[in-house]
Amino acid sequence: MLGFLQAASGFKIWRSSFSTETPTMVKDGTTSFKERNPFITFVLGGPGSGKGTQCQKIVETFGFKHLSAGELLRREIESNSEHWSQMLNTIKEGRIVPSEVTVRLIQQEMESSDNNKFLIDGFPRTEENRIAFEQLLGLEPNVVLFFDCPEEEMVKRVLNRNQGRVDDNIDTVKKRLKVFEILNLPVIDYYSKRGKLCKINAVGTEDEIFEKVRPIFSACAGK
Ligand SMILES: Nc1ncnc2c1ncn2[C@@H]1O[C@H](COP(=O)(O)OP(=O)(O)OP(=O)(O)O)[C@@H](O)[C@H]1O
Ligand SMILES: O=c1ccn([C@@H]2O[C@H](COP(=O)(O)O)[C@@H](O)[C@H]2O)c(=O)[nH]1
Ligand SMILES: [Mg+2]
Repeated sequence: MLGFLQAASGFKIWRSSFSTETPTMVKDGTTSFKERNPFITFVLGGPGSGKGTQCQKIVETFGFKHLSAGELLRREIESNSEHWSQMLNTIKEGRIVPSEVTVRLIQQEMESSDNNKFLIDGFPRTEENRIAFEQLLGLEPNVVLFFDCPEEEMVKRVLNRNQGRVDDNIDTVKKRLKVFEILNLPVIDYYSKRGKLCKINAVGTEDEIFEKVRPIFSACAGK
C-alpha cells in the first residue's frame, strides 16, 4: 500500500537531485541551530481539522513562530523554484513531497527566525519525514498537538474553505484522507508512545477548541 501511494510521483528521479550534505553542520565557527535549544511543537491532524486556525490563535496568545509546511511548499511553487511542477502535481494528488525538500524549507525558516518557539504545522507527514527532521536537525519536538476530527467534518470544512487551493476538491480530499490515515497516523502513534502527544477533540467552535489548547502552553508561558 505504501508503495502504491508513493510510486506514481517519479520520486526516485526527483529525489536523486538533492544534496545529502548535513545542513546543520557548524561552519566557520558559528553555532549550530540545535545549540539555540528551540522549543518545537509539531501540529498534526487531517486535512481541514483546524491546524492553521488554531496555530494563528497560539501565535496571537503565546508569540510562537508559525511554519506551515504546506504553505512553504505552495510558496516554492508560486516562486517557480526548481521542481515546482513536480511539487504542484504532488499536492494536486494529495501525495507527500520528498523529505529533503520540506526539511530544507523548514530549517531555513527556523534558522533565519529571531523567535525560538516554533509551531510546525502539517509536518511530519510520514515516518520518513520524522526521521529526516530528527536526523538532519538533531532535534525532537517538545510537544506534538493532534487535532482529532471526524472525516465528515474535515471534508465539510475543506470544501467550504474557499481559498482557491488546488487540493480543496472532493477527489483530492479523499486522497489526502487516505494518505493521512496510512502515513500520518503512524507518526502520531509514535509520539503517543513517546509521551509527547496532546490529543485534542477538534469538534466545536474555534474558541472552544482553543480553550483546550491554551493550558498546554500556559504551563510554560505563564499565561
Ligand atoms: N472549529 C471549527 N469549526 C468550523 N470551521 C472551522 C473550525 N476550525 C477551522 N475551521 C474552518 O475550516 C477550514 C479548515 O481549517 P484550517 O485551514 O485551519 O485547517 P487545516 O487543518 O490547516 O487544513 P489543511 O491541512 O488542509 O491545511 C477553514 O475554512 C477554517 O476557517
Ligand atoms: O510536510 C508536508 C506538508 C504538506 N505536503 C503537501 O502539501 C499539501 C497541503 O498541505 P497542508 O498541510 O494541508 O497545507 C499536502 O496534502 C501534501 O501534498 C507535503 O508533501 N509535506
Ligand atoms: Mg493548514
